Amino acid sequence: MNLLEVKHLSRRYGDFIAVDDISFSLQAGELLALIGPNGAGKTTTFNMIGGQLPVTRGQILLAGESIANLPARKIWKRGVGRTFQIAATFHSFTVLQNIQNALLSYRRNTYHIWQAADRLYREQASALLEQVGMLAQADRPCSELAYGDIKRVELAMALASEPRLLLMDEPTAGMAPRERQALMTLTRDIARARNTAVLFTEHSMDVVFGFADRILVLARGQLIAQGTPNEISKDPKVREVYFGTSLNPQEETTRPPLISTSAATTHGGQP
Ligand SMILES: Nc1ncnc2c1ncn2[C@@H]1O[C@H](COP(=O)(O)OP(=O)(O)OP(=O)(O)O)[C@@H](O)[C@H]1O
Repeated sequence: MNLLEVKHLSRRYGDFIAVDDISFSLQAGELLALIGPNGAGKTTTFNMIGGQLPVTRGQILLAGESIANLPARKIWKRGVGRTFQIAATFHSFTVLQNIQNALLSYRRNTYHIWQAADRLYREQASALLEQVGMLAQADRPCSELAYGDIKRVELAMALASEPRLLLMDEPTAGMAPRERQALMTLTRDIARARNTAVLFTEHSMDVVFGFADRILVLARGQLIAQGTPNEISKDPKVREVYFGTSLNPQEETTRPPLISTSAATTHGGQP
C-alpha cells in the first residue's frame, strides 16, 4: 500500500482554482519533489496535506486513512511531520534544548511537571542530534550556529515526532550549493534508514534532480507531469514551462538539459 494517496485534490480561493484535480502517491522511504513555477500551487498542496488549509475537493489518504480536513495537530499526531524554521525565541536555547522542546511538544501527554524540563528526553534528543551530525554542538545556543547547522537542527526537530511522512517546504532555500548537497544527502540517508517518506518543494534544480526518486510538476494548479528525474528532464511539457518554448525533438541535442546549472539557479530567485 502507498503511504500517501492524493486523489483529485482541489483548492479554490473564490473563483480562482489554485490546485486543480491533482492525484499522486508516495511510498515509505521515497523522496518525492513537488516543483513548478511561482504560483503553481505547491504551498497550497503542502498546506492541505499538513492540515493548515482546508481541502475544497478530493481525498488525502495516509496509510489508507483519510486525513483531509483534519486539524493540523491531529495530522501531525498521525505521522505527518513538517520542517519549520526555528522561531526567533528558540535561538536563545541550546541545540539540545530545542530538540527537547520538540520532543516535549510531541509527547506532552507524558510530561511530568515535577521533572526539570532540561532533564527530559536528554537521551532521545542526543540520539536525534547524533543522526543529524550535531551532537558535538548540543550545548551551543542556536544563535551561534552556521546556517547549514540550523537546518540540521530543524530537521532533527521535525524527526522528534517520528513522522511517517515528512513535508519539507524549500528545505535548502538560502543555502550554498555544497550545503544544499550535504543537507539533502543527510535527509535521504535518514529517509532510507527510517523508511520515512519525504515530500519536498524546491526551486534548486540540482537538489531536485540529484535527490528526488520521483518528481511532480505543477503549473497553474495542474499536475502536468510526474516521473523519474530522467523522464521529467525529457518531458516537453515540463521544458516548455521551464524554458518558455516547446521542445522540438531535433533540438534535443542542442538545448541545455533541465538539470543544467542555468536551470538550477535561474528559477525562483534562489541564490
Ligand atoms: N489566500 C489566498 N487567496 C487567494 N489566492 C491565493 C491565496 N493563497 C495563494 N493564492 C494563489 O494561489 C496560487 C498558488 O499559490 P501557492 O502559494 O500555492 O504557489 P506556489 O507554487 O507555492 O508558489 P511559490 O513558488 O511562489 O511559493 C497563486 O496564484 C496564489 O496567488
